[in-house]
Amino acid sequence: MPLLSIDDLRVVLGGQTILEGIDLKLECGEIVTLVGPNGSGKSTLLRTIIGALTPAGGRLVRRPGLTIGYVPQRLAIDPTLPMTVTRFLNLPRRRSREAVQQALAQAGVPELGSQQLLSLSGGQRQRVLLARALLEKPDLLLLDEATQGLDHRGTADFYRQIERVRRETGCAILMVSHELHVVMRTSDRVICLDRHVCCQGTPERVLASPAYQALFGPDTADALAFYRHEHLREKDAASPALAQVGAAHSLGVSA
Ligand SMILES: Nc1ncnc2c1ncn2[C@@H]1O[C@H](COP(=O)(O)OP(=O)(O)OP(=O)(O)O)[C@@H](O)[C@H]1O
Repeated sequence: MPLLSIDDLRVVLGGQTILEGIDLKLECGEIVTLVGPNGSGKSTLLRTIIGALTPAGGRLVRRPGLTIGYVPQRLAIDPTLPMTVTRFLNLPRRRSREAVQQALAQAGVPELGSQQLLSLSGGQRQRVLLARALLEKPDLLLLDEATQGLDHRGTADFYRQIERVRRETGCAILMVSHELHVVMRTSDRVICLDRHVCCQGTPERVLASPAYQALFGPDTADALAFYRHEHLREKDAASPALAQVGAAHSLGVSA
């Protein structure tokens, strides 16, 4: 049974149809990326999956006992409220020290437990939000533009960590991203949304599809070239001399 099965989903907000005819199945351990222009309904779909919104039509079936972890775009911190990372991870309910430490390690920041939230960089904050989602031991991890505001290096590092999380925990990942050229090597499948599913498939197939190009314009060709370049570079990495040349050109995207 799939982790999640969505058929002909329709979501209406404020009297307006935001999503229509959405079909989506998620299997264990898949990484699926949702792309789409602003206002295309990506966050609405995630919010419907976690149960924060009720569909107006169609079917949404979660596998019985499914646990979902959710990583939002950013963490809003009250500057008048000092709080350590460990304390934050113990809200709203207390966790064992081992569970907190394991979640921080899985998020790639085992050293952050005693730090003040306010002292963290944007990238570190996102890792803490990832750790908080991992505390739930999710079968499915949802990320809503979790790298917004991070630079190239921070974004690439974050997605590398996501791949590690999938490898180590086996959870499926559904993530919203505007940076298809960055996430495409991480994604098994891409779904392009514009209130309905415009196209879907492997990252390369979606990037090359007319529907995607109509939405995102001519820059998509550059993204595909970038992706191919990165793949070539990975193959070159087998040769130490070529790997050094590759590293000099690296934008910090590949593993
Ligand atoms: N509570 C609401 N009531 C009415 N309309 C809403 C509500 N929430 C969202 N919308 C509308 O639904 C549409 C889709 O919003 P959503 O946030 O899902 O898009 P998105 O693809 O995630 O956009 P972005 O890339 O800008 O984050 C938008 O036009 C938005 O204005």
